[in-house]
Amino acid sequence: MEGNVLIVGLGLIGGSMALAIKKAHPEAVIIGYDIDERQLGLARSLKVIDEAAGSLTEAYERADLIVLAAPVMQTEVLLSSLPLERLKPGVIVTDVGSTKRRIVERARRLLECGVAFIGGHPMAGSHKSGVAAARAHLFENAFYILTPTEEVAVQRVEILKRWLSGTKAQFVILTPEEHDRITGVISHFPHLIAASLVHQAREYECENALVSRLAAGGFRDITRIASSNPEMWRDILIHNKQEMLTLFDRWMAEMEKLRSFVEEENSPAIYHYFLEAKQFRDGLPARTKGAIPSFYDLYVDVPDYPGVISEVTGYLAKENISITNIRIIETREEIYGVLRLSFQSEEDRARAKACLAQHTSYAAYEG
Ligand SMILES: NC(=O)c1ccc[n+]([C@@H]2O[C@H](COP(=O)([O-])OP(=O)(O)OC[C@H]3O[C@@H](n4cnc5c(N)ncnc54)[C@H](O)[C@@H]3O)[C@@H](O)[C@H]2O)c1
Ligand SMILES: O=C(O)C(=O)C[C@]1(C(=O)O)C=C[C@@H](O)C=C1
Repeated sequence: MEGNVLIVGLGLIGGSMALAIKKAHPEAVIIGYDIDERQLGLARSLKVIDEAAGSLTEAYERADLIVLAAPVMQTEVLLSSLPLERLKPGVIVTDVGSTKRRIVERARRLLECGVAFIGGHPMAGSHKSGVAAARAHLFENAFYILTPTEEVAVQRVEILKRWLSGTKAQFVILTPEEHDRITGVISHFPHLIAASLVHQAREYECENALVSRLAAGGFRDITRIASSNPEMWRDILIHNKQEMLTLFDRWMAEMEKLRSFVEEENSPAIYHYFLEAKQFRDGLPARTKGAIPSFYDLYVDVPDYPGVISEVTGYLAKENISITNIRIIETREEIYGVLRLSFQSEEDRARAKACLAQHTSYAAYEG
């Protein structure tokens, strides 16, 4: 498609949207704006955008598609200050915010003036922020939630989907309320739990400095998202306050129940609690990105000497097996460390396992 696409907020998500849109529509002009001059400059140097907006008002006037990609409180401010009378006829305005109810409410003034606003939320991301972390394929296979209201013609939603086709995401239509309820359970509340577990460990650290050194794979896995941008998450929790309060109550009741199982040493109840959780977790769809990203991981026990990583990756490269992620998990104070290699498919992981078995004596197991 041809036209001018304006991305406001050039961080992880805005940058990734810019790259995905450009990939599918190379003839479109991607104009970027960010209040942070460094992000804007970086976006231009990294060729994430074609042009940096000189003035936001002028960029709004030129745009055929406007994507608001700032933290959700800022998105509200941006929606309130959009110069509606100066926008192009037919422009589509969307956002990528993690909450939808308050944003769609704030967009009422656009809808009342006949400007098509379609709320959006690509359900993939990372704990990293900033344009340097942006990737064109970030949203591949992820769910992309759209929350159009009845004022918006179906054709406009189809045009937006065409603009966003480069994300290779799977679109799902929800109401803003449904959206906030679901993401509250599977994204917002878990985030809060992750942060609280880190606080708990930090308090224990005061008693014994070994706590953080011994914090192993399980703790790191469950708390990874606590390394995310605090501004973004502050805004999300405030926006989704009502759902959070309900979830707090339910979570505390759940903890009370679990606490009593442990206090009473109720073995069958504890066993079933874990079993039911495992069965539900194992049954989650594994091949799509989303709240629980699917990775085909291979854990390799490797001796701790310089060059071991390049040795392992070298064997895989020779057989053209691409790795999507690599991480050294330092969980033990022994000679061996664990290398976690992630692959795009089960087939790649199986080939990698066979390749390492052929060339090395390192134990490799699937995760
Ligand atoms: N990170 C994720 O995993 C994720 C996933 C899906 C959706 N989201 C949503 O995407 C949005 C952006 O998140 P991100 O992870 O890209 O954050 P980020 O911190 O990487 O980027 C946000 C950018 O917005 C800029 N910004 C802030 N206020 C602005 C304003 N008023 N005008 C212009 N630019 C402004 C910041 O300078 C920053 O560069 C948020 O609303 C978030 O809820 C995040
Ligand atoms: O994978 C992560 O790091 C994320 O936190 C991504 C995640 C999520 O909770 O799944 C975070 C917020 C977004 O709104 C969508 C995706």
